[in-house]
Amino acid sequence: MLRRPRRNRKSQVIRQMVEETRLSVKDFIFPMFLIDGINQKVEVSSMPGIFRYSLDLMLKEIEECMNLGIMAFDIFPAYPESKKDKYASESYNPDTFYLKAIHKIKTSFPEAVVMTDVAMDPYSSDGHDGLVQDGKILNDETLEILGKMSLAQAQAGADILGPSDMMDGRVGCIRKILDDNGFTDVSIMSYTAKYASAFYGPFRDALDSAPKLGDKKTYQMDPANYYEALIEAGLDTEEGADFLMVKPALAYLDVIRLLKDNSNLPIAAYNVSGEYAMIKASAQRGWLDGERAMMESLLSIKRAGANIILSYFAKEFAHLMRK
Ligand SMILES: NCc1[nH]cc(CCC(=O)O)c1CC(=O)O
Ligand SMILES: [Mg+2]
Repeated sequence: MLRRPRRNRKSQVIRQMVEETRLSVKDFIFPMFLIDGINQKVEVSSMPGIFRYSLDLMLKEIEECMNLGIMAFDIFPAYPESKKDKYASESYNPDTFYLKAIHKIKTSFPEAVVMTDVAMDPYSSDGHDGLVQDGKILNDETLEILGKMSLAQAQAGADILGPSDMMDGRVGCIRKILDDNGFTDVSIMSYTAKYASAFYGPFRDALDSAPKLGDKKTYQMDPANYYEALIEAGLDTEEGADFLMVKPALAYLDVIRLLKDNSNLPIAAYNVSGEYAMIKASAQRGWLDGERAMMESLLSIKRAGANIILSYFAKEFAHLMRK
């Protein structure tokens, strides 16, 4: 045998020399759940190790993460039912706690990158990402609300807006509102190929944001579809997105690769709540080695072509890197 691939696997040092994919803390955006109040830290029952924080404790958590090298955070607020309405008005109320929190985070840590989510669901009494009328999710009427929400988030100091709603035309609409108001430097990371997935379950527990009626299949993509992601990617690119995202990540590695090979924009992948919960739950039962399963799945996301990974594992990964 002239060729023996095992030669390049014979020691740890050689294996590292030929390693094709390498993860770094700089690849990550850490999604965090924010609640109102002070001195609050409440674990999400379906996401062991992940908490909802009040702002004071979130600032400490962010500082800890930054000391580990994580510099980017995606902030998701949880609102009580009493603050929700049909129009998600709280999302652009200038006095609301999440906008004040974004401002405080940015002023406390100017070098951190703060991302926000643009979609109606955490603020909507219907629990949908868009405006509901007669059981339908209205597209163009939703855009108006998303525009107000985006402007409010930019005014609060967000660096990157993440439209996660899957309404058609929202990237262009948000870009125009930002530009018209002087926020030409605020970026858009579009949830380009966001699938109607069962893997968002724990996130909806964290925010109490599950849809009250029906599902999200008329706006999120069908898991059966692959080429359709290219249509979405083409539109988001034309409309001015700075990053394209695929979500979830693990069941859609092929779609990550597809977008990577067909776009010059940076590709992000969202390693979602259910993907986190699956590994945590089986590790807790001793059914698999949680640390190794985490590393392997994060690596697979990067190997598939993701430049950026949004993951609840970000801090744990950073801790491991320190060791
Ligand atoms: N539009 C809101 C939103 N933004 C991110 C997630 C899911 C994130 C996760 O599961 O970790 C969702 C939930 C949904 O669309 O139902
Ligand atoms: Mg789209």
